[in-house]
Parts: sequence; structure tokens; C-alpha cells
Amino acid sequence: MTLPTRVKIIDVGPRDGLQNEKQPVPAEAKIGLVQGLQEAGLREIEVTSFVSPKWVPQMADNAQVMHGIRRQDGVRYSVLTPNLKGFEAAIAAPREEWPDEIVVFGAASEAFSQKNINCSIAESIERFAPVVDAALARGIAVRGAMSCTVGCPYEGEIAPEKVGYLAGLMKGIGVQRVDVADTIGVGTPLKVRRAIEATLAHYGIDAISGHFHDTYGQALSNTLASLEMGVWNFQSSVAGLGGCPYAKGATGNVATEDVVYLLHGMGIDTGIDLDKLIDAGVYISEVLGREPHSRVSKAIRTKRCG
Ligand SMILES: CC(C)(COP(=O)([O-])OP(=O)([O-])OC[C@H]1O[C@@H](n2cnc3c(N)ncnc32)[C@H](O)[C@@H]1OP(=O)([O-])[O-])[C@@H](O)C(=O)NCCC(=O)NCCSC(=O)C[C@@](C)(O)CC(=O)[O-]
Repeated sequence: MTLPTRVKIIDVGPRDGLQNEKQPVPAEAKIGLVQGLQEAGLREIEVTSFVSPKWVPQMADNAQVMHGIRRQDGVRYSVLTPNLKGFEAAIAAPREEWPDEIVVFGAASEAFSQKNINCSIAESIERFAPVVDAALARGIAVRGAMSCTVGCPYEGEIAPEKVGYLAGLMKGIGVQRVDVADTIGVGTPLKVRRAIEATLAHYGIDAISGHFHDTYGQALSNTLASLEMGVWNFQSSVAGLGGCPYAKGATGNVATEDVVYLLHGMGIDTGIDLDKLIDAGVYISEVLGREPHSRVSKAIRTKRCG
């Protein structure tokens, strides 16, 4: 078994992490979070989503946030765009405020697709196709998020064949890389491996990222299981922020701090400064009025206090 020697982490905290917050989070705080993450060495950050503000009010300040971030060379900034309306809104600003990558988001579960984006899987692909074309024509990269690749809050366990089917549809419309997401954090290593194997029928290992929520405390195990398959792109949220508005009871993504500690402990390079990352997590947690949901953050902050 050869493990990757380096891993790329996409911090999805500003988007996935904050989208479900009930309290208002000022755009300035979201901008400050992006700043803290890039200063900590993150090279990919999912900043916001251009979705309906009626569906996800917390992301209504998308344009303001994209306008406010201070871009750093070498950092890729991505946003979610579920349809052409969202894509057009994402590129309504001057070129320098465009996202580097857009994310279309589908689900391996029909029920989740309906609840999350109000259409069937097949309809979602029809909607995404012109978005993908429009993005690629403008030199904007395209990622596809695949939700519920292990389990669904409405349908229960999801068969790997459904994941393979969705991955094939994504590939068919030109999506360049995909996230295998355990939206509700029910996955365990063998199930996650099967979902990734099904995706490998359509995408190479370099084009697959692992996106694990930590509801049942399995996300680090699932990260390790994916690493052992050669996956080297992962998504996580600083301070373990998050939860999907259409996945009741699901907690946040695995904390970036915990993933970085795991990887560094295995001698795998991430380019991330763990201390600065912890500070970014503390910053946003103070805005939200709670402690970071990261065991590593807690342990290191306790040690800092002597
Ligand atoms: C997809 C829609 C828009 C369909 O929603 P719909 O109601 O079917 O859309 P519609 O086309 O019928 O339009 C209805 C209204 O929404 C407006 N609208 C339409 N599109 C947009 C847009 N892009 N931006 C702003 N406004 C929009 C449109 O203009 C219209 O406005 P009205 O005439 O009523 O005033 C809706 O279902 C939606 O916004 N869903 C968002 C769901 C979401 O953001 N979920 C969380 C992200 S997914 C996730 O977290 C999972 C992930 C990625 O992290 C991976 C994982 O862990 O699984």
C-alpha cells in the first residue's frame, strides 16, 4: 500500500460550514474567515453559493463576499452554482471577482435531489449541462459534488451502482472532477471505498475528492480508507463547521484541523500551518459564539495555555 505523499485540502467552511447557520453571519466575518484560511496555507477554498436566497438565506451575501475577499496568487476560489441563473450571478461581477471553479451539485439519491434542488437526478443533469458549458467556455473549472453517496436521510443506504450512475452522468456533461460526499456522515470505511470504486469507473483517482461529514465520528477513518485507495483531495471545514439544510440531523464536515493533524502525523504534506489554521477556526467560532468542533484544536489550545 503506497500512500500519497501530499494531500490537497479544500476548505468548505465558508460555504458548507456556514450555510446552515441560523444566526446572521456578517459578510465581513466570512471574508475574514477566507483570509484566515489562505494565511494558514489553504490553496482551495469554497467561498459561497449562488443559490436561491429563499432556500438558503445565509448565502444571500454571495456577491458581497466574492467582492470582499482579498485574493492570493495560487489559491483557487470556488462557488456553488445549481443552474444558469446562479452561474450568471457568479460572473455578473468584473472578471477579477469571478470564481476560479464552479460546483454543480447532484445527488445519488432521488429523494435528496428533490429536497435539495427541487428536481430529479436526470433533470439536475439537464440543468447542469449548460452551466458546465458556459463555465468551461470562460476558462472556469468545473467540479461536481455528489451528495448521499453512502446514505440518504430519506432513502437510507445508497447502493454503489447509484453513485456510479451519477458519476457517469457528471462525466457525460463535462464535469472535470467530482466529490464523493457522505452528506449525513453515516459512512464507514468499506462503504466509502465502494462509493469511490464506483466513481473510479468514470474518473481517475486524481479527479476524485473525499467529502466526509462527521455525524457518527467516522470521518477520519473514512479519510484514511480513501487515502489507502490513493485519493489525495479532501474537503473539510475549519472548526468542523456545518451541516446541510436538507439533511436533518447531519453535523458538520470533518474538522480541517483534525484532518491536517492526521495527515502530518503520517508524514503527508498539506502545505498548511496547523497553528494558523487553529487560529482561523477560533476566529469564526468566536463570531458564532461557540467552541471549535475539533478535538485537535481543543488539545492544542489547551497545550498553548500551558
Ligand atoms: C436550485 C434551486 C434554485 C431550484 O429551486 P426552484 O424553486 O425549483 O427554482 P426555480 O427555477 O423554479 O425558481 C424559483 C425562484 O428561485 C429563483 N432562483 C432560481 N435559481 C436561483 C439562483 N441560482 N440564485 C438565486 N435565485 C434563484 C428564481 O428566480 C425564482 O425566484 P422568484 O421568481 O420566486 O422570486 C433551489 O432548490 C436552491 O437554491 N437550492 C439550494 C440548495 C442548497 O444550496 N443546498 C445546500 C448545498 S448542497 C450541499 O450542501 C451538499 C454538499 C455539496 O455540501 C455535498 C454534501 O455534503 O452532500
